[in-house]
Amino acid sequence: MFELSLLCPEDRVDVLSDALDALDALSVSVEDADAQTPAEQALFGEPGMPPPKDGWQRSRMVALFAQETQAQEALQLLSAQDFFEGCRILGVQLLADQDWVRLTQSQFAPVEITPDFWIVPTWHEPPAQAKQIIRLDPGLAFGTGTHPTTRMCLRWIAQHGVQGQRVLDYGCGSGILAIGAAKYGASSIDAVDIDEAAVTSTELNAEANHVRLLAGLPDKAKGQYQTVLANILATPLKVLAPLLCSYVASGGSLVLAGILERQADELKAAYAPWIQLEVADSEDGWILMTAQSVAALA
Ligand SMILES: C[S@@+](CC[C@H](N)C(=O)[O-])C[C@H]1O[C@@H](n2cnc3c(N)ncnc32)[C@H](O)[C@@H]1O
Repeated sequence: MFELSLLCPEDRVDVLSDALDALDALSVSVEDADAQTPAEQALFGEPGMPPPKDGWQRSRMVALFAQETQAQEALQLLSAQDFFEGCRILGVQLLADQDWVRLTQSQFAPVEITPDFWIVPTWHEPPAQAKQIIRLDPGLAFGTGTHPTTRMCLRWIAQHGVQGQRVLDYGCGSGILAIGAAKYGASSIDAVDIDEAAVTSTELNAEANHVRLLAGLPDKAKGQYQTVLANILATPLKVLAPLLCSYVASGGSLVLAGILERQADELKAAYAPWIQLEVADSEDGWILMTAQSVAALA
């Protein structure tokens, strides 16, 4: 395989991508040409909200070709086009054969939640100090333990304990929080998600970890729980406020993640009619917000 690399401004990405496709590129990838530099631009938005920007100021595009002659022809054809003005060829190079499985696996090392509690891919030996582990491989559903929001929820479970509790994992993804709750002694766990693939993934991961739980679509959540965990994103968490609060048993805990530091006040306000949220943890600009439901008076 041969890689043709180009540098182009934001407004040329679509036209160049279409042209490379028409020139039989096997794949075209686009990345921020300024990644890992002070000029790097973060481009994330929330569901239902417009992204802050459509693309990066300068993109590095890489097209993959089966033959070197195809890559060289593409290079010459593109350079002659009007729309290529302002773009630059970075070069054509041979892409050496790789063991892609091994390469992918090497990117997923065991993740430390606490010194005792680790998430360990199946191809790794657990670290010697691990007393509690979750076995999990990257799959279709979110939640491998590498994201700060997942780690903060798991840390909360490990530090506060859920021994003997009925626990709800709302937005379970891979089921990692539900499995964590089981490892820390929850007696009954419901794990729900709007994505069917997440439900399947949760069931498979629970089985692989010898954990019993009930996974399903959100209508499977029923009654009240001593701990309700939801790692989604600020906008859906605000919409879900009355529902999630209705699941928290008297004296129980609500644990929310997927919230950026600057969103703390809007989340507090959205939940204020039911429960008083506080920031309990933070990592890499993300926060964990928790609340305890007021115990009913006897
Ligand atoms: C960020 S992932 C979290 C996965 C996992 N719980 C973790 O902590 O790593 C959010 C999950 O919430 C699910 N989700 C999003 N909106 C939802 C909603 N309104 N109701 C239920 N699940 C939802 C998504 O499908 C996704 O699997």
